[in-house]
Amino acid sequence: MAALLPCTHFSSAKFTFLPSSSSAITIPALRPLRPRLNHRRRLSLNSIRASVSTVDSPLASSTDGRDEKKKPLLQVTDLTAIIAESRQEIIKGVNLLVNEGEIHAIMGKNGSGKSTLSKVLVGHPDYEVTGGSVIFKGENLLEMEPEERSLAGLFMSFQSPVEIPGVNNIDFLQMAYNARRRQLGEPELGPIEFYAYIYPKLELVNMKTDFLNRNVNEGFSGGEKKRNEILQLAVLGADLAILDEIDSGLDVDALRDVAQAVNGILTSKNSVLMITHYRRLLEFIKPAFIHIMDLAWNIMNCCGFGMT
Ligand SMILES: Nc1ncnc2c1ncn2[C@@H]1O[C@H](COP(=O)(O)OP(=O)(O)OP(=O)(O)O)[C@@H](O)[C@H]1O
Repeated sequence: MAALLPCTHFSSAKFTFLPSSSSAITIPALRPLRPRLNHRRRLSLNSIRASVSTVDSPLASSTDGRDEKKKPLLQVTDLTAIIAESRQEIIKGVNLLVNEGEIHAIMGKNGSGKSTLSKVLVGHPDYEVTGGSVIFKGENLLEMEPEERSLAGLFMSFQSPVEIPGVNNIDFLQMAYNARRRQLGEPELGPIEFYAYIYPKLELVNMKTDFLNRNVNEGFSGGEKKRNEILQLAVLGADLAILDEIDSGLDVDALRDVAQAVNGILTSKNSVLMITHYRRLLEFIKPAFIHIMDLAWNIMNCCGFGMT
């Protein structure tokens, strides 16, 4: 993992480690830090394990470099989960805290469990949570149905966005947006009002209006699908947006558009958890915290460091 994260563009960094259970993690040589990791033994095959401890940094504080005034948005504690069909343990002991207004990134090798963690958070039926807790905006997320999680303000952009044949993109967006408005006790928007609402969002992601009249993602190129995902995010809004490899398949202009759209919807209240393999994305959307999912000896570990 050494030099994996040369985040030189992050100035005045305060570091917080969410270290792995086992593997040695090295942070950029630029930073005069002496990690004091809380190493743990590996437990079982194909499990994700995480623990939290702080790095002995000149800048680190007792709050791991976090702003104490920020409210917790998502608090994952010792989360464990299995694959529903095979009963195989797939997530074991993940801890993660995302406060309001923070951008977090999760990086790590292929197959280390990044997407699985995010799917578990949105309530994907392929997985069953077996332990731990997830508190989202003060509520028990694990007790909510997937639709309730979405209506509560959790958004996920999938690595491979699904096509919905026969469902027109604008109808789909209007339906989803109005469902959110109903949840918030706000009046629904009719077609004309909705068009006026969505038009600037199209400009934000640099998408042509033609895409509104096509079926959701059907026949879209990889990059167009990603833009469409971010259009959904811009339309629906979210307290926490989980973006799974939104940079994959994007050329540099598309990446800039998508990143600009994500940055455009950020406020001091909402947060982003983005999964990526590439530093390029982090140059456009600058995270305060980077976590590493680490796969070693068939064990998946989660760790990370933070910067504010
Ligand atoms: N429903 C499932 N059935 C069987 N295996 C699964 C299932 N879901 C996840 N896995 C396995 O769990 C591991 C972690 O997968 P996951 O997609 O979370 O990795 P990732 O870190 O997101 O990888 P990548 O960077 O390649 O996208 C993989 O080996 C994957 O095959």
